[in-house]
Amino acid sequence: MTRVLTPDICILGAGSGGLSVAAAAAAFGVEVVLVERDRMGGDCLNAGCVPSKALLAAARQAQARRSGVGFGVGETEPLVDFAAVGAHVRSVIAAIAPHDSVERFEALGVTVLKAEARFGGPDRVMAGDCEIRARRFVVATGSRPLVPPIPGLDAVPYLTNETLFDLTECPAHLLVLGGGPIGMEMAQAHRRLGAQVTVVEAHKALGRDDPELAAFVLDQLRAEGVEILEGSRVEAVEQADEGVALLVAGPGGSHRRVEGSHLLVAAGRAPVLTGLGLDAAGIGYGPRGITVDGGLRTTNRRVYAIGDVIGGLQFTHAAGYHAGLVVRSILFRLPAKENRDLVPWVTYTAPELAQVGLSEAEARRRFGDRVRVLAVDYAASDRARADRATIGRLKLIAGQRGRLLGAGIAGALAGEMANLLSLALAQKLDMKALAGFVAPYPTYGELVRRAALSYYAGMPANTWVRRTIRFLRLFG
Ligand SMILES: Cc1cc2nc3c(=O)[nH]c(=O)nc-3n(C[C@H](O)[C@H](O)[C@H](O)COP(=O)(O)OP(=O)(O)OC[C@H]3O[C@@H](n4cnc5c(N)ncnc54)[C@H](O)[C@@H]3O)c2cc1C
Ligand SMILES: NC(=O)c1ccc[n+]([C@@H]2O[C@H](COP(=O)([O-])OP(=O)(O)OC[C@H]3O[C@@H](n4cnc5c(N)ncnc54)[C@H](O)[C@@H]3O)[C@@H](O)[C@H]2O)c1
Repeated sequence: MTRVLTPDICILGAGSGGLSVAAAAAAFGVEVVLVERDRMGGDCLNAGCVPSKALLAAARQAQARRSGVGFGVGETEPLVDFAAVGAHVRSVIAAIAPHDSVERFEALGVTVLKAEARFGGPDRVMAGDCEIRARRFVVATGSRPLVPPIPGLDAVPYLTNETLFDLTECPAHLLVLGGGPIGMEMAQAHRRLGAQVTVVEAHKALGRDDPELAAFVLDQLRAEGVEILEGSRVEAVEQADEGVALLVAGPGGSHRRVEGSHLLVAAGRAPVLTGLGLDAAGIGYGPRGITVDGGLRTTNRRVYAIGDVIGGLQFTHAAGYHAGLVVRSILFRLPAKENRDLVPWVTYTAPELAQVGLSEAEARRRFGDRVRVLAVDYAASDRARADRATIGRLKLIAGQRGRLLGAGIAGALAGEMANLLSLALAQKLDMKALAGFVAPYPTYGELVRRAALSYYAGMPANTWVRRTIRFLRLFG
């Protein structure tokens, strides 16, 4: 028999976005039903951010063994036990899992249904033996790996982020199809853990980032032995004696065959829409995802969509940001408007690559000559010198009257510095504020102050400033 539930909010998907809406709404005593068909925590916890960052951390340990000589510490080739690395990755997931668990959410007062959800009409969702008639619905069904229709690909075994972390042996030669953040993070992790790695990228690797800053990362990966083929499109895939072969159309009409033992497909993401009954609910969508307005409402006014399924910026913190906007709109009827410029991103290679607000290119496109770029190299940081981590650059993008428009960083702990700059951007701070705080010495964060100070580089030589100083001297 069908059970009818009538909560205030019904959420489809318990990943980063869905869980954030559920926790926030439940905290205000609102009745919530959360439907999840698979693992609580979604992609981020089980097959995305968490396992990839845990693997990168293991790879960092391995690399540290190889790079001690400058510090006077002997170098050695690390003994990597790949199965034990896998156990480390699983233990990190297990340590975080209780935070996303059914038990925790039920304790918060949320009704969790482990079932496949689908709209049965504009005002109801079916899940297992339940029909949920909620006042508002939030679709947070996320994304899955996009597997391009390349001839031969479906006839060979290949990995995606959903299977990569289950490997128990290090691939002898990992081929990576796609040089985006997944491809480059996993390329470096596997290289450092002992694999030979070749990345094949149709356009520019890390193509969504500032090319000047991305170059620091690509140079480092190449120096570590990762082969990166840019301007190289995989046109066909076939079985090879030792694994898989990619047939690649390269620059200038060249063609080559690249063989490896394993293939990782990291060619982007596709929204999870199938079987959701979106047509029955009058919810519009396209190939990139569910269509939403600035307030994240779908074409059905009762229904919001957030996170990867809307096909915008696909990050855990973007899904969390969406969740905050939707809760504000549903609970308090306050206007909520997504501002994508406020969503930073970080690629966790070494060096890290971070982007906050507008890139230099985007700022110049919007504001032309009124933009000033204030760049400072990591070599200027005493902390970077001490750590022998001098590869990198920080760029502040300043608009009229020194207002912070954006920042890009390639270098050690770039993601941590992105926090400070993200706050500065959200608070509409200017170069005066960024030059005027006291930064602890020696930290990488001092680079932010240093770049901001360079906005005033002409001031000491300014005639009026000098005259003022001379005038004030007259008073004793
Ligand atoms: C390898 C990798 C590394 C990443 N690293 C980072 C990173 O370092 N930092 C970062 O910010 N982002 C990272 N991301 C992106 C991040 O994982 C996603 O942006 C985030 O998980 C999106 O959250 P979401 O809630 O939209 O979707 P998801 O987390 O995918 O959750 C969707 C949930 O909906 C469920 N679902 C789907 N359909 C139904 C249905 N019909 N009924 C019930 N349940 C359903 C799914 O089972 C899933 O649990 C990474 C992604 C990958 C793949
Ligand atoms: N640190 C992070 O925050 C992080 C890490 C990993 C993933 N993510 C999220 O996951 C999303 C997906 O990452 P991704 O790296 O899979 O996607 P992506 O879209 O960023 O990159 C895919 C790349 O594959 C290339 N490609 C596609 N078809 C090809 C072909 N036939 N031959 C050669 N190259 C081809 C594309 O040109 C593109 O550069 C990211 O956009 C990001 O939102 C975030």
